[in-house]
Amino acid sequence: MPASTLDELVALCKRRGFIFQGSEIYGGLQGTYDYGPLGVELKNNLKQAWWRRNVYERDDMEGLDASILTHRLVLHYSGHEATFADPMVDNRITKKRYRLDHLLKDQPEAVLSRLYRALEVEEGHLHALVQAMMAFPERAGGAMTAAGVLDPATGEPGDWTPPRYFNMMFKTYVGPVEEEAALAYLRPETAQGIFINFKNVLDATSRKLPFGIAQIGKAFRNEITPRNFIFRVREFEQMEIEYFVRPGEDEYWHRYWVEERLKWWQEMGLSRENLVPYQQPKEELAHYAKATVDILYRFPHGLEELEGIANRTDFDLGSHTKDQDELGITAKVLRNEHSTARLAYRDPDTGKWFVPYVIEPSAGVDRGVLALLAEAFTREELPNGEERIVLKLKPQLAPIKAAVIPLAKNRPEITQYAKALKARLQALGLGRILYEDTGNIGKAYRRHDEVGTPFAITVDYDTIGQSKDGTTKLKDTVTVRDRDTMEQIRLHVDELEGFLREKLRW
Ligand SMILES: Nc1ncnc2c1ncn2[C@@H]1O[C@H](COP(=O)(O)OP(=O)(O)OP(=O)(O)O)[C@@H](O)[C@H]1O
Repeated sequence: MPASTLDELVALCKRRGFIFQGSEIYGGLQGTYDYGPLGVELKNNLKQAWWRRNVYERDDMEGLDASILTHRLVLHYSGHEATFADPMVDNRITKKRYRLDHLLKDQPEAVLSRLYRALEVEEGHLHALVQAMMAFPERAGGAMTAAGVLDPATGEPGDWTPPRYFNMMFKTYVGPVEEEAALAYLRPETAQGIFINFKNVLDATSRKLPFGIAQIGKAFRNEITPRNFIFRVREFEQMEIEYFVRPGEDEYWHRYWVEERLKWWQEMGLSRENLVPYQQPKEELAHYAKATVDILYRFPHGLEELEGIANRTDFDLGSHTKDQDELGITAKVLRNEHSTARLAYRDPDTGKWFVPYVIEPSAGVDRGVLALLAEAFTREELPNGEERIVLKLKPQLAPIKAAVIPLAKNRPEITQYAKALKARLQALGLGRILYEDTGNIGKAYRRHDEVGTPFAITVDYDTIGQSKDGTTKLKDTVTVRDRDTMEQIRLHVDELEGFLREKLRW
């Protein structure tokens, strides 16, 4: 029986050290979680599996690790300042705060006209006016005061601050002075770091289309209502690919990546019945997307997005490139007045420049971990009527690959043998091997079932050549217990390397 409720998983995660509430001892910081000794292993294993598949096993992918602190212009031209946000403005006199577009909508026409002129925006285009004001907030604040924008609370003209966004992006200040010019963001997605490095990567690697850039890293969103454990949090990790293709080939590659990603999640152990591809209808699409397929997973709290695979057209590179007018960009992008790089591709045959289209498979690491835990959690009734909880994670993903257990803790020959064996197996580089000498053997098995350790290796009297029958024929053999079947086999210690390598191979 899989986990039926999130509470069951939350309890297991806390009890066994997978995941804890962030800042817990001070009452917790909402929307943050800390990965404990086992959680960090599981999460790393998932990320490594993704990296191996998408970077190492392919010949058309490069990796990247861009910075989390991001220049505000990156997120300006990406559209995040405008679309991840509500623009806000304060009246210094009344201390009232307003959403800028709502405030302007209700102003007398004469006031609005003055503003349009001040910001050099064509009359009647309120959206463009707001965007222009947000692009030049210092100028906009002054212009609002000069134009006599009224405060609805008093009906009197206000003394307006520069407008600013209040949105899901976390702001910070880079350098010692907290001023507008020093403002930067914690990235709300890893993707932008890839787009702005497109030319760097292309120049450094001489890639030909199609090719991709892959990145794993933290992203931050000031979610208004974080909930459902690690499903919706304010600090999370993403595994993102931006796959660059020729316009016209985008639909093929979009379908290709949906299939690839579905297959990969199944390889990670998620069952096909719990994975539902969902084609977003036109009205749900983000403004930059031509098509998006979400991979939904049947989480304990409901069917929700695990990964999104979007056809983002030439919006992203087109937004961040210089020379926009020369590149025949099809997406609607902001006029870029700051970029110093041509984020385009020169066709090796025709010599013509164009902006590649982008297919983006974007998956949440934390949502992945939650899905793996939910899928693996199993409550089993044993033949003797007892119940056990077992985490049936794929051995490759399990936080601990094998536990080496001395049968008797008070026999130095046995404990020393077990410690040496642990060190020998650890040196194979297969992941974490644990020397386990807490509790009796039954408790050790139970604990390792619950945290998903696929193999329990026990060093006993036979191992050290002290068999009950007085012979030494079982010397240097150990028992290996399988987590799922609970069956035990006896292997010579020299066979363990081959055994583990085989079982932990992808
Ligand atoms: N607040 C969050 N907490 C955890 N993971 C997240 C969060 N927001 C996004 N993700 C992950 O990043 C992936 C890509 O981000 P994207 O912007 O497409 O999400 P989204 O469509 O905004 O998600 P949602 O609609 O659930 O808020 C998502 O599929 C998800 O796995």
